[in-house]
Amino acid sequence: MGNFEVMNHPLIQHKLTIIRNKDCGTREFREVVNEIATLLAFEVSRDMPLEDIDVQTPEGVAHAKHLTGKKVAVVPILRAGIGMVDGILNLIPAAKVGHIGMYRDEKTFEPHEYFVKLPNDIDKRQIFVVDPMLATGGSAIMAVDALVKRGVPESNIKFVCLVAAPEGVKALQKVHPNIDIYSAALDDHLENGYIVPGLGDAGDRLFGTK
Ligand SMILES: O=P(O)(O)OC[C@H]1O[C@H](OP(=O)(O)OP(=O)(O)O)[C@H](O)[C@@H]1O
Ligand SMILES: O=c1cc[nH]c(=O)[nH]1
Ligand SMILES: [Mg+2]
Repeated sequence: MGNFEVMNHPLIQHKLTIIRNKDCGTREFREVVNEIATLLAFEVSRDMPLEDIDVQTPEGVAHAKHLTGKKVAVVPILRAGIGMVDGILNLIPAAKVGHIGMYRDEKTFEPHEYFVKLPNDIDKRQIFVVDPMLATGGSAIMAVDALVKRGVPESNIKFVCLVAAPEGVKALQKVHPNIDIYSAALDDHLENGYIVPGLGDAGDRLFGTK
């Protein structure tokens, strides 16, 4: 069974409060989402494997460490997931980026896939699927389905979001029990498909649409 973890770092919590505020405008919202994504990337990359390496410094040889293991792919769920990509690439600049386009039906909240473009070696990468909101879980489940269908083991996938609803966490864990889920917050409940208290419509707030 994968983990579900709320990232309680004070900087993450403080910045999340900024974007929850309904008066936070598009520019600040976008900036702070990326800042939170960078902090989340720091936290979720803690278990990246290291190996020993000797490096010649100007003064001698250091018995040091460098990253080993799988290369990384960041996979945003469009649109809102795009808002987190640059923040993650700040820390993992060599990562490749795949895109999965998904929108929720306004009435039924059922997700619909409209675009998938992934690196060719996606099945060999450590994948961070990013989307600010995990509400009913439908979009996240369908995005992970799209990866698994292309040969990605669930254990290679981490789902990273800003706000999760208990309903979404439960649904995602039920269908894809082996992925790790990380969120900056676990909110109270869903109302009409929206997370309460949440932060509203993340895509609209990031891109200034309605
Ligand atoms: O857990 P769920 O119930 O599936 O809801 C979460 C999804 O809803 C939002 O996307 P939306 O459909 O609004 O598309 P957008 O990102 O293009 O605005 C959000 O960005 C997630 O992808
Ligand atoms: O609260 C929510 C739920 C789904 N998508 C959002 O952008 N916000
Ligand atoms: Mg939206």
